[in-house]
Amino acid sequence: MTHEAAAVPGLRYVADWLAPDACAALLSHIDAAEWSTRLRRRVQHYGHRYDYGRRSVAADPHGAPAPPIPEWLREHAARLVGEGVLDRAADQVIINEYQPGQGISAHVDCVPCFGPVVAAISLGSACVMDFTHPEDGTKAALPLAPGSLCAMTGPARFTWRHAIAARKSDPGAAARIPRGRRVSVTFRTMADPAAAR
Ligand SMILES: O=C(O)CCC(=O)C(=O)O
Ligand SMILES: [Fe+2]
Repeated sequence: MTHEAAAVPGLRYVADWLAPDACAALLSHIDAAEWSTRLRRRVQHYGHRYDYGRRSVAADPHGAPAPPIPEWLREHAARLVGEGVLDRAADQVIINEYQPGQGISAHVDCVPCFGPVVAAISLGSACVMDFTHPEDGTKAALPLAPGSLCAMTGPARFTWRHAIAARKSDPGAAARIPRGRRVSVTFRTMADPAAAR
């Protein structure tokens, strides 16, 4: 097991992508917005709603459409384009909140739904993201620091699974590192440009 992002081809990790004051500002915007409690962890969806059950971004004719991506996320989406992380402005954003003990099961982000890059900003507590190669079982653990950017492209996006274990602490260099509340902001483009607005 390695802590090198390079162990997973196509995985890019940037520590300190956001300064602490920018993290705090972003978190206060997030907490002023409405959370969905449909999943075990709280989420916010912008631009397009992702349906976890149907694994689809097709609008539910009976559900409310996702709110548009707010200005306080657009500035970060624009920066991701400026830095060449995304090739065009994200049109879908999911914000996830993890209390200690909460996680996300191993998955590849919906391939027919979303484009070639998923970019995640971490806020609040650190945690470890676990990557697994589905065929040979190779594993890589990537610690995600608050303010960091993790961009999944290529094999990291389309082949490897990523997960966050549902536990209250993570292995650290010397001792286990207790988790606090973590919030991630994940930017995606829609795979079908006609669906993007
Ligand atoms: O919390 C994260 O950093 C990742 C979330 C995630 O994998 C997802 O929303 O698809
Ligand atoms: Fe994901």
